[in-house]
Amino acid sequence: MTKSVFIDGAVGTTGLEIGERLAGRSEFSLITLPEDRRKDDAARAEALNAADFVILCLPDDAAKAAVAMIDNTSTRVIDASSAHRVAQGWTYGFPEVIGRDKVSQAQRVSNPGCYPTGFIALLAPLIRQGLLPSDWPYVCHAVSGYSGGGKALIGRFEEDTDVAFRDYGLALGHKHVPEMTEFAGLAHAPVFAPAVIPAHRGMVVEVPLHLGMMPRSAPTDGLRDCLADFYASSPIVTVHADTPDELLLRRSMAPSDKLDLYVFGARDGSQARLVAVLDNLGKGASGAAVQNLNLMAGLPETAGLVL
Ligand SMILES: NC(=O)C1=CN([C@@H]2O[C@H](COP(=O)(O)OP(=O)(O)OC[C@H]3O[C@@H](n4cnc5c(N)ncnc54)[C@H](OP(=O)(O)O)[C@@H]3O)[C@@H](O)[C@H]2O)C=CC1
Ligand SMILES: CC(=O)N[C@@H](CCC(=O)OP(=O)(O)O)C(=O)O
Repeated sequence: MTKSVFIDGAVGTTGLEIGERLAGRSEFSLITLPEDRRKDDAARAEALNAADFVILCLPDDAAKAAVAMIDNTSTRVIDASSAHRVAQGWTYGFPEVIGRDKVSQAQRVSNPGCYPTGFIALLAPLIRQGLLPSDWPYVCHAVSGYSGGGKALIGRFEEDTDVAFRDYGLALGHKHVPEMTEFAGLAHAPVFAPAVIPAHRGMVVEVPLHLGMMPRSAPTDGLRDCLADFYASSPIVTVHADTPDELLLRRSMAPSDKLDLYVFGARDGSQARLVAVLDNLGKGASGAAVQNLNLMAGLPETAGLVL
């Protein structure tokens, strides 16, 4: 039976890409609001309560307000914002790490942040298997395309084309740190150093490791093998056996819902670099939302994804 879906924030950066992935899918019918009513609370409340599935593509405050408008017990929610990532009663929508069954059965699913998707994908399996310590002071460097900041950051980068690199999050305490800590299974919050480059989409998330200084760790081949085993059944996550000399993000990157993981290591085993490459708007946002929607609707998880 066709399920109805309401994307609240449908004309924003994430909402538009979810709409593209759902276009032409006969399993779903979209509830849409006209431009002059898309921020009208009465119209939104009606759509939020009429839909089988709601996907929130809104700023955090608006996402919280939208959830409060749902007054029935049947509407199921996927929230792309960071409002509910570590909240009670919400399932973290990272099926490969949390479990497909948990996502399939959940009433309230919070999509992971784009950076945490790379960070957690790299660390959670290794820490669970005891190949890396949970109580290590981890660091995460990352660069993102400017669409990661939604319409506001897209506007800024398109207006000021002279910006070559934007370091930010310099006050520390980025909003992604709580979910990175919790779902990677860390005892301490990582130092998170994000940056933006003048490309529309795409991101590289990196965890450098002083393996030789850790109380316990595995050789880099062991880390790679563990990740390869963990994601062996995933049609979305690829653990690369090769170690290329460079990883490039291109301004012309096409939408992708894939997540590519690499493990690089020093010959003497003293240091390693774990690297995730993804599309912030793909597995980092819209692709993940559609994957979660598929699972919640009992459909193949990759239906409609760009792989
Ligand atoms: N961009 C990305 O790569 C990622 C984004 N996210 C998260 O997804 C959410 C959406 O982000 P993104 O699409 O980038 O943001 P955008 O700013 O591009 O889009 C947000 C949309 O929400 C609309 N909106 C704001 N307030 C309301 C309201 N009260 N009622 C109805 N609509 C409203 C905006 O309207 P208007 O058009 O008028 O401004 C806009 O269309 C955010 O929480 C973001 O943090 C998560 C992962 C990655
Ligand atoms: C480049 C850029 O600005 N990125 C955003 C994160 C994008 C994302 O993952 O969205 P959530 O806010 O829903 O977590 C930031 O750092 O705030």
